[in-house]
Amino acid sequence: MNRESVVAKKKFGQNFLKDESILRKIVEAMPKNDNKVVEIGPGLGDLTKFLVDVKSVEAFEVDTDLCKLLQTTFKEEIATKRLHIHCGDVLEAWKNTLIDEPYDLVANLPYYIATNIILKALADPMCKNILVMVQLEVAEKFCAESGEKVFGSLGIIAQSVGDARLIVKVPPTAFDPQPKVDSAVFLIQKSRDRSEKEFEDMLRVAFTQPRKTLMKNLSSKYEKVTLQEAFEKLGLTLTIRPHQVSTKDYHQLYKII
Ligand SMILES: C[S@@+](CC[C@H](N)C(=O)[O-])C[C@H]1O[C@@H](n2cnc3c(N)ncnc32)[C@H](O)[C@@H]1O
Repeated sequence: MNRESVVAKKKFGQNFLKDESILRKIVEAMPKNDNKVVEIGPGLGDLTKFLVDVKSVEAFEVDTDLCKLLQTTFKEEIATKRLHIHCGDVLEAWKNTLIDEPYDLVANLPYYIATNIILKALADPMCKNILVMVQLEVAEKFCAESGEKVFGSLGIIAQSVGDARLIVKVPPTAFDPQPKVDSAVFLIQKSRDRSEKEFEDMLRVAFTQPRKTLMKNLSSKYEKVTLQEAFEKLGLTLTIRPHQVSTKDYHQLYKII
């Protein structure tokens, strides 16, 4: 098989990034450090080519046809241990950590499991930074600030571990085949561990009905009197909506209730 004869497989979320200027922007946005790079879904290897130029790379690809193609394309890099290809489902390979040394995740992710992968990377103590392409709507949720309509659990979880920022928006024309949605590259620089499970459980309750008041959502699980005291202490009004509360106040609220 050669790359010209590859037919993209929808079930694996294969949209190959063709626009070289975007590939370069991804590489330019990589944090400068000595960490390894993990690439999930190298596909035809177009991003991988840029990555192996600057770092050694551990790549995880589920599609066995593409694994064979990559093994031929990157024969030299594999022989010199610049690149290691793990053939199989990355979610099955992922235990507590994905690899046993500090790494940055740099990838054009398969969109059907992108949020799941990012949440796993946020929880992985070996993962230090996350620079990924996902669908625009997902990127905006991770990078949202308190007060914005799309601010929710994902934005709070991201802000709790570090800084999240949008790098570049990418139109469907940058890919082959073209996805139906706009995409974006964003970066999360981690400086803290992911929050406790119970904190994230509280967020789920807080955003059950995002347009209702925070008080109404939280009172489905927590004591109303405790909530009223906590709101008063933090200066939160009883009519405040879940997206209007800051990440810092969510952490304070969690401590109190
Ligand atoms: C959006 S494509 C990106 C391909 C390439 N990196 C690029 O930028 O052109 C997503 C890639 O992830 C791979 N993939 C999908 N599900 C996967 C999984 N569970 N584990 C590992 N790789 C997966 C697909 O086969 C595909 O190569």
